[in-house]
Amino acid sequence: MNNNDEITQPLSDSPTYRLLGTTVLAYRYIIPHDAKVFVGDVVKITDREKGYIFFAKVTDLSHYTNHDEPHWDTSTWGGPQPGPDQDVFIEVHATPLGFIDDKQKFRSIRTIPARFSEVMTPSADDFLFLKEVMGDIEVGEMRTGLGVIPDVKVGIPSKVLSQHMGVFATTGMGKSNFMKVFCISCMKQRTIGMLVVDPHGEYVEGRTERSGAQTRGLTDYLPGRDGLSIYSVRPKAECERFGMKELCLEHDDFQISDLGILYELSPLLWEIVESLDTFKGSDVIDFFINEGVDSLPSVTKVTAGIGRHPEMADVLRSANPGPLRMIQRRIESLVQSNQRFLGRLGSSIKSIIEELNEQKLVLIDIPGMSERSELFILSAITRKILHDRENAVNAPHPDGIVREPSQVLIVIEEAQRVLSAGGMSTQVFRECAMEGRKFGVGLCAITQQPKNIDSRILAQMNTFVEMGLSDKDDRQIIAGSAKQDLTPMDTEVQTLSKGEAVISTIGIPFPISTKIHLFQEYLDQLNRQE
Ligand SMILES: Nc1ncnc2c1ncn2[C@@H]1O[C@H](COP(=O)(O)OP(=O)(O)OP(=O)(O)O)[C@@H](O)[C@H]1O
Repeated sequence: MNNNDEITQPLSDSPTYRLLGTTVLAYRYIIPHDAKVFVGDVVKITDREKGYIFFAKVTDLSHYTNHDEPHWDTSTWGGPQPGPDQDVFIEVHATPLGFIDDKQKFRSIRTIPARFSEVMTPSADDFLFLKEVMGDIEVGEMRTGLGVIPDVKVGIPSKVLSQHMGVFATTGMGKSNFMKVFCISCMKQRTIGMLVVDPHGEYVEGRTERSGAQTRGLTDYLPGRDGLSIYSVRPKAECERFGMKELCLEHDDFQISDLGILYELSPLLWEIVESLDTFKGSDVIDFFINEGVDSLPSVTKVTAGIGRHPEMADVLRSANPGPLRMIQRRIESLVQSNQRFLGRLGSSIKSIIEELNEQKLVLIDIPGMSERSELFILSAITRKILHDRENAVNAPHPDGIVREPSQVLIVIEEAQRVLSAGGMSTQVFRECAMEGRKFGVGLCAITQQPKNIDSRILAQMNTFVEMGLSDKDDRQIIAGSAKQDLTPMDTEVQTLSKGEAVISTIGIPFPISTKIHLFQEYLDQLNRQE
């Protein structure tokens, strides 16, 4: 028998155990075979010798015994059977969250508690330190085991959001609910500008659930209404009802390379698109819609009378008419299908950017419009935001002071559409992922399939919200890309239910298990509070 792993008798009403084998990043201790402990529980470890208090999260449980006989529990005649409360225990594995030093400062884990330090359940006061490390964009409450820790709200720090955020969840696990909670917290805090394009119209006024229940929308958060600006394609009367502005994009907001985001382009078509990428969108549209490919000298076999766009005609002189006609049809279709908001002159993008700089949530409401319209609008606005900020950073600063730009977060739903590996077609979003942080522009990529996101882009993301992914490969990709080690939490991640998440962000020193607020309840609470 090996008697090292004895259970220390409880010192108080809350059972106290003793820390046993540990490394800096992995703790273990033994509890009675019938003690109630759950994966996800947070425990407090008091190292009286150094005067430090450590916090750790239970990551796994296993059966444990002191019996040396290897088959003691399955042998019928081999020897005496142990009584259940004598030598059989539960071994608890835990991962550290951090520690409070002798000056009461919370620190990331760099040392190890003394062997046999006391392990116990923390009291409500012990969790005060957690409040100090949380960020400002509240999204839920901290989970422990089966419940939540009262009064410890989980918030994502807005200051790290220009370093991109990923929201990963299988369908039905609560992405939409999370995003709406995140949105109203952004409206409340006004510490970051946020752009959301909503092709389903559900952010404005909610939606009808499968059960028939009607959910509410962002316009129902009345005290935070100043932090919300909506641009919509809905009829005027409806726009007035919700205080929305009319969405307008002009031909110059279009760039011919947008076609690569909206359609599959063959190499021949790409060649043409690239050759025209420096021309203004209004010229490209005017040429293809009003003059047409047949006006080109190479097509009509004449050399004179090449219309209002001689330079473009010159570039296209040697292009094959077949692919050129294909490009023309694509542009005609783009102009035709987006005529509800796309016109020759008059663009909302300037005021959208101003409102983002005022740290508002800007919602582009395009119910009933296609996925192509959604991506076109998103790419046009993203490109303008990036270029404006790039110009501002590179412009001379008369007083010699370089000011940090305000932060903007651009939300991309089903992000695998534009952030998958390979291809030049989604250049503007890749540029944003790779360079955006220099200009205070972050992406919030939402996807059910993280394995289909380019690994170089995942590596740029510093905030991960993981909400229950059924696919093992997806979970492994996330664990391998997060800046904090999520592998000890794999058991917990596998057992996440609807509305639960593990949030890992460089703004908080450890990954946090979170029960995301239910939007309706959080909305009521904010409306009441304010
Ligand atoms: N934090 C939460 N607390 C309680 N219930 C939740 C929570 N989040 C989501 N749910 C419930 O789960 C259901 C699905 O949520 P939601 O629509 O947000 O999921 P989703 O991942 O966006 O699904 P889909 O991909 O189908 O749009 C909702 O009906 C909601 O009631």
